[in-house]
Amino acid sequence: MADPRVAAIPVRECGEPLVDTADSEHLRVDDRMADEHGQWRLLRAGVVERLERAAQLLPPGVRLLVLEGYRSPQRQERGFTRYRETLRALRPDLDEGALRAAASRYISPPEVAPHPSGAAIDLTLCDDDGTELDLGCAYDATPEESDGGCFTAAPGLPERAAANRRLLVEVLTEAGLVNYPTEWWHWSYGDRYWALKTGAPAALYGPHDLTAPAQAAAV
Ligand SMILES: C[C@@H](N)C(=O)N[C@H](C)C(=O)O
Ligand SMILES: [Zn+2]
Repeated sequence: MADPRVAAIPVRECGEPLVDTADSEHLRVDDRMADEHGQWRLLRAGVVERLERAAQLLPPGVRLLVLEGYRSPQRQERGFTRYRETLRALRPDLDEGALRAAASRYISPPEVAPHPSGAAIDLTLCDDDGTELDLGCAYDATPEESDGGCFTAAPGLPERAAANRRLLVEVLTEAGLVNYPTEWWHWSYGDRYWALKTGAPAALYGPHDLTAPAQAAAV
């Protein structure tokens, strides 16, 4: 996400609303990333449509579990700064540019981050009871914590976890989302990274600050 080609993609905001994933009969929503205003459940309507399509491609008894959609710009900034400073302590040899690039393997620099646009979704698979399937490492484990197991194409996963990842990749790709390859759980549609990967001339969704009164009213 720190690749200058991502920041170079223009955004042509299409004005599509943010909608609540909890209103979808095809999606399950988990509240571990909840914020006080319920904003973590929000996503652009076009992203939800594609997730619903993906959910319907899953075999019976397997569901998509929404973990985090919209993230406020302030939350993104705090998370990025915290992780960058953690890395700085671990890797005093890295200069500012290298630190930014290393941090962006786990969390996007605020100026290009897709979660504040409602374009990105962190999600996993679960069964009908909401019990999570084994995807090979914990959701949101950093590269350091998971020893690289968070990379979507990580080698050496147990067969069950590898099969679950393949299933996740298959249905979400078929539905038109793109994965950020350092995190098996992070997918997006309509953001700059999606445009870079698909060759679209511009991103469709720009950031929203829902703490600003005019935008909060529009949701
Ligand atoms: C922090 C992690 N859950 C995540 O969402 N990372 C991506 C790359 C992001 O911040 O956009
Ligand atoms: Zn994410």
